[in-house]
Amino acid sequence: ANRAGKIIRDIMARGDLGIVDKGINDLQTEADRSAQRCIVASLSQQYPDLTIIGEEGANNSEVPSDWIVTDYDKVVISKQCPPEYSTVTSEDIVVWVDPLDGTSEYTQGLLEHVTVLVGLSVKGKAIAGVIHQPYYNYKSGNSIGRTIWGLVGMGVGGFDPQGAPPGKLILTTTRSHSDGTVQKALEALNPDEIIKVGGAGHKVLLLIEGKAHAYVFASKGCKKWDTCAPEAVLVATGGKLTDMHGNAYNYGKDVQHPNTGGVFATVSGLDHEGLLAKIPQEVKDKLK
Ligand SMILES: Nc1ncnc2c1ncn2[C@@H]1O[C@H](COP(=O)(O)O)[C@@H](O)[C@H]1OP(=O)(O)O
Ligand SMILES: [Mg+2]
Ligand SMILES: [Mg+2]
Ligand SMILES: [Mg+2]
Repeated sequence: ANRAGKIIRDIMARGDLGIVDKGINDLQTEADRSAQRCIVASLSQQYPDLTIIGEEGANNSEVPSDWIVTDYDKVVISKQCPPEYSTVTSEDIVVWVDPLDGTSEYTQGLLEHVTVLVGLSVKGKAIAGVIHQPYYNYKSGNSIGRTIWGLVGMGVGGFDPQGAPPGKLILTTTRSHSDGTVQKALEALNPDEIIKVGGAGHKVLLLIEGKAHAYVFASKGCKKWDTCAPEAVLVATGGKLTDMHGNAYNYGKDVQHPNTGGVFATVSGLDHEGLLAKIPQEVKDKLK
């Protein structure tokens, strides 16, 4: 994820983004394509049997040798693996790769919204995730970028977990993929504040750093690679991520990619089900 983040910065610095639209308001750039090739090639080299599903599809062309990363993070690797994962086999695992989350914001120069997401599911459950933020601190000139990780049952690292302010409700949601249904869901919760930012990774960072209480997106626009890593990191902090009906997503290899039930995520200690109960039925009916 760190190497992919460097690729993302280098392509922006060169200035030729190579933008194509994959659908409606669904951009892809050279940075999305290259970052994915870096991550997939690096993982495949070490784990040839691993199932990896990336947003930008398969590409078997050879990657530059300096894009292949095979070293480990010393802090994470020094920790004890929770016993419940000791019998996991490679058939149980799916890695979901969003090489660049927040592409729309990337093309608009809102660079701190961009993240690189690598999520890992075991038997369909999101259990581990990395959220790399390649432009963290880029305005202050200090060391640029940071990498957040979480493993359910072990913990989190790379950031300072914070609780959200008590006694009020701050929501975070999309800034580039809104519609009437998205809006209705937000209004029904009667929040004190709504923070509109790009990226699923970025919004979950707002939750785990105590800047918002809930991430609400009553839309089918997010896919499994958008939510797998953020969900795992959030759950490792005690939070929860479901669809707008309160159902958990399955991240097994044969599932459909779109999160057709929308995204509803809350920080630790919030009444997830109680808030969901306030969402109007007409909103829920649009997300089947
Ligand atoms: N309608 C959509 N079409 C394509 N991608 C979407 C759509 N809605 C959301 N996404 C993906 O989910 C992320 C979070 O949504 P938002 O930023 O609107 O809150 C987006 O950055 C985008 O991921 P990506 O940038 O990786 O393509
Ligand atoms: Mg995309
Ligand atoms: Mg994404
Ligand atoms: Mg993406």
